[in-house]
Amino acid sequence: MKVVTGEVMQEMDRRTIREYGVPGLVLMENAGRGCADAIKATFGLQGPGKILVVAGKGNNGGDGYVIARLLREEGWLVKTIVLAERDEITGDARANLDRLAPAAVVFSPAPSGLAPWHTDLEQATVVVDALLGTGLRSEVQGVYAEAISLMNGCGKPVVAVDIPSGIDAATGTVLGVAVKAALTVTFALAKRGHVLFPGVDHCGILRVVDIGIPGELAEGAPGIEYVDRRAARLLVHRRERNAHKGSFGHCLIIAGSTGKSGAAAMAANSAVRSGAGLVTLAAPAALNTVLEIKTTEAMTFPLDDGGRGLLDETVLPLVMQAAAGKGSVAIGPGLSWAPETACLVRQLVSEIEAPLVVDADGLNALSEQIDVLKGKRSPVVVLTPHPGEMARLAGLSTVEVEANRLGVAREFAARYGVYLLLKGARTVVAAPDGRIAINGSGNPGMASGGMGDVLTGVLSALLGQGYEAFDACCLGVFIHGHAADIVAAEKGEIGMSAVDVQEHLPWAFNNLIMQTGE
Ligand SMILES: NC(=O)C1=CN([C@@H]2O[C@H](COP(=O)(O)OP(=O)(O)OC[C@H]3O[C@@H](n4cnc5c(N)ncnc54)[C@H](O)[C@@H]3O)[C@@H](O)[C@H]2O)[C@@H](O)CC1
Ligand SMILES: [K+]
Repeated sequence: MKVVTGEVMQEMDRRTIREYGVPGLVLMENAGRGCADAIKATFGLQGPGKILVVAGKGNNGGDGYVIARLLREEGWLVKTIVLAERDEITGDARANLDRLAPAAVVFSPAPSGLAPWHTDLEQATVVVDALLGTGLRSEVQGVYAEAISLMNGCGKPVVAVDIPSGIDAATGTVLGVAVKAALTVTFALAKRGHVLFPGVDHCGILRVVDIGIPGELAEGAPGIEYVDRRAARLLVHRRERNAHKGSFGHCLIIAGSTGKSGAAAMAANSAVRSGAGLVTLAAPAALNTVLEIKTTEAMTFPLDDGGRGLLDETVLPLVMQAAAGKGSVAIGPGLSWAPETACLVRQLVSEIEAPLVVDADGLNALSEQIDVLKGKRSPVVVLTPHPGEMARLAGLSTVEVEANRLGVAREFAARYGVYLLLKGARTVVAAPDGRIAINGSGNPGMASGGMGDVLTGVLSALLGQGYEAFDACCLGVFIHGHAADIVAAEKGEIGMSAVDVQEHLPWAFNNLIMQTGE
């Protein structure tokens, strides 16, 4: 599903009016009708109820007046509170305001705002938030802020028109205070603020309704991909009936050090569970016995470590030989921060030609000499930092990374020519050519050790199977989160382990393949 900014949506509205001759009033009518239909379908199953529309002075309020008129025609008891003077309402919004019965509209500008109408709030079946939409430009204060707090505290379901008032449509951030909606009805395309945290938590159920924006305009609009089930499903390769293990790639995973054999095993086992034809796990020889036990399908490749349980540059020729001709190579899970291991990682990243995934300690090695990335030979290098690792890679603070996740990921991917997965709630995927996606799967049960090692295994398996790099990244993060969602549905989020997620990867793929509709 494509998601856009508020500005892009407003430009689409303008072009629909200017270039396609669709009057703004028609768009507003369609928007209001879409909301009214969604309200009836969700809250009107017992027949018409009582509705309170809280409107601001712009076109978001205009949609609210259309909702008020249409639901009144259907027998609902409707009251509209406008937090402005009548003269402040202009254009299409004014035309729709003037169509409402005067007795059903109250103007309550500053300083009183919504406060005198708290009894109406408490008696409503549904409250409609038509205060602020894509026109929100600054922190919400004064009567608008008070009105939002009153709506949130009234105990009645709130339906947000377009976007919950107070949520920035471009970033999902709360500008001061924001409506907590039970249902959000938006128009033509979802906005970034609907899918990014914390905005996503304010939307409740999200419905996208058609308001008559021409398809070619929506398709051509600049936006980013939100990877939901439907989008992920389209990415899964179906298997040929005459396939053999050579059809699905051979992954080499370079991982592990004393105390971190689990990371290496999970990366290798997750590659197996994600459809890799063959997996070889190259790890310090001191760990070989334990890794032979922790992995079954994967082959181990013990590298001489002088009994120290960590790798250094002396193994470079052997690893390069092993990497030759592989479908993909992954470097990092559990490798340790040791300086000699970091040197090995940097040489491998420079010299390996196969599609490469670098994670965990591999990323820490890179952040010490980031320009290594500029000399890389592989055309596909995927980095999978969490915000702390991203901060070290980009020379920023974690707060700066979190405040601008999309921008930081996009800029880094373009500058170093890499595919970047910035992990966290709503992982961001950025390609070197500027493509960007946001992952829609996953849950807080994933906030535990080892989840990143599983993701590394998934990504190396997909790259090894020949998926195009951006597709591999988008599908990989979705499947990883989707497997965790399956675990959460079975046993909850608390106590979910990375191995639980690893073991549910086949179900995650299968769910997508078997899914119908949506
Ligand atoms: N033709 C169109 O442009 C269409 C617009 N539609 C609706 O119109 C909305 C956008 O309308 P507008 O651009 O009029 O803007 P809004 O109605 O979102 O905002 C109202 C006004 O609030 C002011 N404002 C901005 N930040 C504020 C703050 N922090 N506190 C108080 N006031 C603030 C702005 O000056 C803005 O004009 C969309 O979200 C959608 O609901 C739909 O009717 C579809 C068609
Ligand atoms: K709104």
